[in-house]
Amino acid sequence: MAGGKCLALIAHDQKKDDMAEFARANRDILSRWKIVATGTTGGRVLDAAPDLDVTRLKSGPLGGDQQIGALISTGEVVALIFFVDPLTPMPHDVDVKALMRLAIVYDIPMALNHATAIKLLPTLEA
Ligand SMILES: O=C(CO)COP(=O)(O)O
Repeated sequence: MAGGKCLALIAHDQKKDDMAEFARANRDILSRWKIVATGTTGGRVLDAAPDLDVTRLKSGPLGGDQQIGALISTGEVVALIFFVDPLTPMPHDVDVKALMRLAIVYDIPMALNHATAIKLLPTLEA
């Protein structure tokens, strides 16, 4: 879908400002990567850092988490950076859980908050 090795970026609604700031602050490192993102997150990332190579998939509740899970299963995702909102119930909670499960099954690095993401990102080799 995205072709080649890529980084996956996702943020829940309450974390999208954090993700936009993360993308802006780390745009130099992120620019070395192909990025896949769920739909709304990808739009926010591109607004914050327009030069990044971002492929926008479906929005999370409409299947975007599952699309990223599929890319993990085919070996295309090097790492998952997913800013999760732990305080809001979501209709697609099962999709979120399934995505995290696949990241564990395929043993890819997975950062679920900003503090971990900023430590993980510089350690990845593009
Ligand atoms: O819901 C999401 C992840 O579970 C994210 O989807 P959006 O980026 O489209 O908001």
